Amino acid sequence: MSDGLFLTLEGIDGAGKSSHLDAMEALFKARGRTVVRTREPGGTPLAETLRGLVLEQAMDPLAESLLVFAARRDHIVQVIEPALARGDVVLCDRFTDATFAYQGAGRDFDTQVLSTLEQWVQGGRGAAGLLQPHVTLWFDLAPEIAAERLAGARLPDKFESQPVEFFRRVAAGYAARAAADAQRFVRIDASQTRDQVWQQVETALVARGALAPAGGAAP
Ligand SMILES: Nc1ncnc2c1ncn2[C@@H]1O[C@H](COP(=O)(O)OP(=O)(O)O)[C@@H](O)[C@H]1O
Ligand SMILES: Cc1cn([C@H]2C[C@H](O)[C@@H](COP(=O)(O)OP(=O)(O)O)O2)c(=O)[nH]c1=O
Repeated sequence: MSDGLFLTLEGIDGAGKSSHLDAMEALFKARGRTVVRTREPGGTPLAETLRGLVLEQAMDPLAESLLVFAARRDHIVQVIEPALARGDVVLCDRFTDATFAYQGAGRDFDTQVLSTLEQWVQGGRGAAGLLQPHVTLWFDLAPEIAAERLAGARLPDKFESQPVEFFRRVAAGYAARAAADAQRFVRIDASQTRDQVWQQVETALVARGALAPAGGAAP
């Protein structure tokens, strides 16, 4: 395997993660890395079509989970694995942690089923095991503050229209996922100013060795 780096950003809607994507991309590019910037659900034509369905249509949580994992499978096969094999940095706005947080905790769907889907979709890599991000930046913010930030910022989609109780469950889902994989997750205190949040992001990337040149320290 190459020195590809798989980096994901997670957090409830309005936590502020997208606000730092441009700067993160620039940071890696300044170090000579090729960056593939992508998102979930999405990242391929098929997955973007599925994203439209998931964000616009009402459906039961199993159907929703199957669609996000179908989108993920296409994204992994078409984009993520080839990019990592080339040694690129994959900068991905959300991945499977969002499924455990939104469908699992938020919609109270069976996490055993989600774990099975995770094995199917991210497995099959022999000794390499499950495909998982090397580093996940978790933007942690109280749902009330996120709602204030989102009010008026953009037209709410299906999830963004959910009540604050939904986002409390989603936030708890992220906390549980982070506690179960403390090596991969970095908690970012997203309640701070934009500049302070950026400082935390940069510090976390340095601490995890993510800014080392390709061929240097392993992430
Ligand atoms: N640290 C911050 N303090 C105050 N407002 C912020 C901060 N970071 C982002 N915002 C604003 O909050 C809203 C949601 O940010 P965004 O990056 O789109 O969140 P997300 O991608 O996590 O949903 C935007 O209007 C953005 O300008
Ligand atoms: C990846 C993923 C996202 N989602 C939800 C979380 C978000 O509300 C939404 C899309 O995420 P996002 O791209 O953050 O939305 P926006 O472009 O509005 O910032 O999809 C799930 O419910 N399950 C998933 O597996």
